[in-house]
Amino acid sequence: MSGTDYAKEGIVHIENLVKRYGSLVALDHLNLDIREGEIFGLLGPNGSGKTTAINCILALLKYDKGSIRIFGKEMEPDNYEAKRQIGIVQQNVAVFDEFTVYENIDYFCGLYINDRKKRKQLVEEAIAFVGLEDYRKIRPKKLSGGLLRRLNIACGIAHKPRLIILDEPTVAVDPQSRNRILEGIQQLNRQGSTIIYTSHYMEEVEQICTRIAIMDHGRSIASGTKEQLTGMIKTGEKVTVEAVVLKEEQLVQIRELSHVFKVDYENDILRVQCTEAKHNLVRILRYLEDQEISFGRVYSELPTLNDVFLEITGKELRD
Ligand SMILES: Nc1ncnc2c1ncn2[C@@H]1O[C@H](COP(=O)(O)OP(=O)(O)OP(=O)(O)O)[C@@H](O)[C@H]1O
Repeated sequence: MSGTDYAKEGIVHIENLVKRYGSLVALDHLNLDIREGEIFGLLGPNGSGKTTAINCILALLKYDKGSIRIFGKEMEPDNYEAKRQIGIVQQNVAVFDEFTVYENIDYFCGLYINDRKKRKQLVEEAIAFVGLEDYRKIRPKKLSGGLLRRLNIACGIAHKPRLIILDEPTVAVDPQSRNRILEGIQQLNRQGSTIIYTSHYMEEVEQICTRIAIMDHGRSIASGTKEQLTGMIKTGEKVTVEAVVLKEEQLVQIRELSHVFKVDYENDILRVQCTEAKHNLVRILRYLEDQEISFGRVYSELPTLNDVFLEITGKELRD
């Protein structure tokens, strides 16, 4: 095989990528390695550099330093061989107003597939895939926001590319279209496409991505599976006890219980963060019962990617 052996290094390999817009450093020595067959999530707040990274991967933007290899070869603006194997669904819907749903998908598919018979089949498959069967002859202006996003996706994936990049495809989308889009992405992946999925919605990334890089200020601050990422932080479990009235000395005693490392108490709600250990909930409830303290609803949550972001950066992932 020519070029680098991407079986070892991943089909998208980014090393020390730096991109500046004037004095603003949008990508700050970004490193990523995306393997064939993954649904790879780029999770980060607005402005963390996700779109810039995507545009660099596609050679739509020049960068200042570093390297990007796709399918084992350096990515250049004229690397058409690589570009033919990539499908992109941009953040902003980019379709032709004067074309119908069918004509739009056919146009974008036609950029890659010349054979008319094959293209017809692919367009039909894409229409069925995003559930736009009833809208074939409709122009984009008449579609709701969610349906328009589905059309945007169909245009990007109809040619069944090996690598599909979706940049925040569910922003401002109703729940029904959102679920349809997320299921569709998993189906594309099962059919053999590698997926890069950018989002600032933690829940979506947790739901569909097999591996995740968390981005902040143009860097990947942590990467791995959800389990690996949540395993990196101190928080193992968060226990919440509602409608509980506590005295200061009781809070001190709860703080001293084993495996407890953070206690918040506000508006009669007790929140206890524990390190990874068994029986945290039982330990806390036993304490309350021993002290004859009454309480309302009790629940425990496992750490989320927001907890990972919070613990590493000191701020919430959500805006
Ligand atoms: N063309 C540009 N000129 C100047 N600054 C830019 C340009 N494009 C992006 N930026 C800045 O670069 C940083 C990274 O932006 P980018 O759009 O890549 O982030 P993002 O994570 O994709 O966020 P969003 O979800 O809001 O698109 C931000 O501070 C943004 O304001």
